[in-house]
Amino acid sequence: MERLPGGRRPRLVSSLGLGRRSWEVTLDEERGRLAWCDPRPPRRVRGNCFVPISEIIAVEETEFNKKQRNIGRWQKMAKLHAFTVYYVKKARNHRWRCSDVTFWCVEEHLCNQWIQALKELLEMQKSRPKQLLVYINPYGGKRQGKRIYEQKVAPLFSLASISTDVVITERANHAKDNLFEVNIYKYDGVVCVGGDGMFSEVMHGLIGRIQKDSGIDQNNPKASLVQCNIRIGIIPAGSTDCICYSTVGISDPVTSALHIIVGDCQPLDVSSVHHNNTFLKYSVSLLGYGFYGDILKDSEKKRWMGPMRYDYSGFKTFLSHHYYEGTIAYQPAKHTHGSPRDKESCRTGCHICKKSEKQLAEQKKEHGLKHEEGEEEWKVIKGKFLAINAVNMSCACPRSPKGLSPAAHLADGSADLILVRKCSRFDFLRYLVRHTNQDDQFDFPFVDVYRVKSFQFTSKLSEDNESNGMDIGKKRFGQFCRDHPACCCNIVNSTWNCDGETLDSSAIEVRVHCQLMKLFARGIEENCKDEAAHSQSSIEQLL
Ligand SMILES: Nc1ncnc2c1ncn2[C@@H]1O[C@H](COP(=O)(O)OP(=O)(O)OP(=O)(O)O)[C@@H](O)[C@H]1O
Ligand SMILES: CCCCCCCCCCCCC/C=C/[C@@H](O)[C@H](CO)NC(C)=O
Ligand SMILES: [Ca+2]
Repeated sequence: MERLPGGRRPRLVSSLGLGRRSWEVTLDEERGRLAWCDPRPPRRVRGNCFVPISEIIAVEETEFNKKQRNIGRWQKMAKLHAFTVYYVKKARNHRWRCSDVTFWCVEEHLCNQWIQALKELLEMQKSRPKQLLVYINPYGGKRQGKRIYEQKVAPLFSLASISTDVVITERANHAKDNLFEVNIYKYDGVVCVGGDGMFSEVMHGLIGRIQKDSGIDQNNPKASLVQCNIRIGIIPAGSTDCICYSTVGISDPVTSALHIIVGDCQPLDVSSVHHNNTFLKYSVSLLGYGFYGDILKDSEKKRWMGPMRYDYSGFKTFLSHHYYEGTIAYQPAKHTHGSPRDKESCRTGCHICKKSEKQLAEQKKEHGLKHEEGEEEWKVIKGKFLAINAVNMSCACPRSPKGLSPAAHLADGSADLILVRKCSRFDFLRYLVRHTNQDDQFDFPFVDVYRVKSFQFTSKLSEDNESNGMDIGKKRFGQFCRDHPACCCNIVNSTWNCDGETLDSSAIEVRVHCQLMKLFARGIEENCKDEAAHSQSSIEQLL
């Protein structure tokens, strides 16, 4: 066997046919890649290509005639044997596609040797799922979930030899309830086909089930929750698909299916939301009061409009320009080095998230499952707010490609708390527009942002009611401030938007649980077009 530079030993090196030409193909186990190079490339064409083994989807023996490629005299001289390697091809804007390359040779034994060697290496990719539980919401987004799964995702899972149990949901909370009944431990992951709301349902089912099986009381806001190691895959088919976009960089079903197949793993922070020692919900993306809560409440009545409902309700809510009075108390996240004003964003292999992972492991070693209540001080802010947004991740989505907090981290154990104080409609519009361009949306005197590990909110209305014991029902009679009818001061509460679901209570207590769950994703990759992809386009010129 030939040696590679540095004396390294490859697993296999052969001269194999690719199209009309003979290529040197190397299975380089040490570098973890399959490479093929044209020993005599035509001028101006690069003759080197490689695919990381971790991004090979499948290998299959190929009936050569099926490919019907004219390879000249070879075809007439002998029966040819061929195999096809299916692999991830990285296109622009974080989009992944399944591409393939077929190699041929005259010796059957050599062809089998290659197939076996590649299959053995694929078997060694231990993080890849073999069995998945899939929930499809047929009514999410544009109601395309079932079609998207059947046409775009199922064929890829089958190519990658992944077996699936598929449940098409029949009602809201079907998936969540089901996760408390089935044997979840026989699956390597759970896939949800739908939007952020569907993801939230599956996440609640999984986290809730794990806590139940571990004897943890979710109603205790101080409980140390047990990490959920069963990964969730999101096939985006919703209206906003913010969680998918913020963790993959694009909302595209095929890309997400490929991230699941290659067994990617992205830990995710989860916030628990409580009211009076009662568990309300978990949140991974946006917890929004005021602007985003009001949009959601209005848009729920217009579900029939599909994704357009958010634009309609967004415009209406913007015009209403309501602000809400309340008090926020928060504990700054001192354990992490990042700041919401950083210019660098969280990307694949993020060092800030890695550091938090290390801290978490050390903490677990020292205290086991016991939660150590932080002694850190609480800071208190009272005011009139147009929006209070707490985000565990950037909340990037097609509407706002950099998100509500562009430098927020997926897995650092903190959330960014954004307070937008009462300001003019014009200033609020300027603030919103900055979500869609490169300007800094925090660079306004009426916007403050803090990186926090927990916070509490009480509206002025509940404070007043608590202090003078007044009946809330009576207060709700007057919808707007009677003293100043035109001042937009709303004496009713807003609603919390928790990952696209409304919460019943305005007074809440929120705690970030570092890396409580995991996704089949790898975070957003740095925007460089992969070398392999470049080379591949050269090959296509040759074939
Ligand atoms: N069969 C069903 N019938 C009615 N509602 C369902 C069904 N299956 C799931 N749901 C509920 O529909 C809600 C919304 O679904 P989903 O998140 O998939 O779409 P969306 O709201 O259009 O997208 P996004 O959340 O991204 O804005 C979820 O909260 C889920 O609980
Ligand atoms: C005049 C231009 C205004 C542009 C305003 C753009 C701001 C868009 C920001 C959208 C952020 C969405 C955050 C995601 C929230 C999801 O959890 C939730 C459920 O899918 N979606 C919504 C819309 O609440
Ligand atoms: Ca975070």
